Amino acid sequence: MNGRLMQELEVLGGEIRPASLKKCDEILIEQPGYRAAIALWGGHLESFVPTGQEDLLFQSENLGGEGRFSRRHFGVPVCWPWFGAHETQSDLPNHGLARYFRWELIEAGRFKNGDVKIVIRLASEDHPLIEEMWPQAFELRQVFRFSSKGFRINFSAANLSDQPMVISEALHTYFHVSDNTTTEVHGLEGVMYVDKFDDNRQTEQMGAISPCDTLDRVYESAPDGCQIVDPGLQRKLVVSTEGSQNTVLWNPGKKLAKKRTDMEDEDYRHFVCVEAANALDDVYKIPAGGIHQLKLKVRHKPLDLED
Ligand SMILES: O=P(O)(O)OC[C@H]1O[C@@H](O)[C@H](O)[C@@H](O)[C@@H]1O
Repeated sequence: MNGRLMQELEVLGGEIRPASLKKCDEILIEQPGYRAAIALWGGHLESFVPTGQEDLLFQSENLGGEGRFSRRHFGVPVCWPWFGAHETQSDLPNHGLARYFRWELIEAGRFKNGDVKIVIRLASEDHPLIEEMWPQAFELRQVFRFSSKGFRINFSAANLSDQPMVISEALHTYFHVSDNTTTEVHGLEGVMYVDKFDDNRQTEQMGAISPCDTLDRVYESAPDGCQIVDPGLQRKLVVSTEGSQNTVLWNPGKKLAKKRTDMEDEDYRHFVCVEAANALDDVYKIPAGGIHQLKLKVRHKPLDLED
């Protein structure tokens, strides 16, 4: 990292430190009211801890193994340029390539109102393997915005090739919850979903989602937000999105979690993934030279405070 960036980070009270995940650095930001960490491996926002509270994001103790496409379940993985399995090439990893490469810090500073701004980037030219996995040239950016109220991610994908690019994607947030059986997700009532754990059956959501257990659902034409209510931590996470058609809910449940070697047996009890996504029939085209944006905003509130 160059001296200017080091200085910008220092001025922010931030630091860069070596991390164990794929021996790749992470950026730490310590501010009055919160602490945040970004893993440059995969460009995951790893952790956001408001002072005096538990992390908003889940991190598995299991680092996921050493393989090139092994993955750790934590923070906010970026699934891009495909969501789920690759349509034609079964040897390519689930959920695209962006979470398997080292992103680069390109800016550290503040927004006008004092919120912290961190910008990271991944481009197709950064690694020969990326160009093998996805032949069209691109540049991805994530602009993180932090304040004591919560965090925002503005993800953008620029198509640098001369052909339209067909994309599916997600910001696959692992929200940390005290207990998945008592957690409730509100705001998706009345929305139709495809249930991947029930032969892709189309079902209408009746009431809030609870328990958040053994779920693999794609809510189609989902509203631009939902709330995660956690009675154990006495807090509510207010999630707002822009640029996504779907909300995906995922929790593997006890049986599947036990089968996985990249997850501890009890991990599923402490997270629910609520993902801002464009998947299934909502893949989209970025025109040649065009840019697409996907935005996520998360605010934490005490449970007894009404909006
Ligand atoms: O294990 P991965 O690749 O991180 O994916 C986890 C889950 O991610 C969810 O988004 C998918 O809907 C699930 O089908 C998938 O199992």
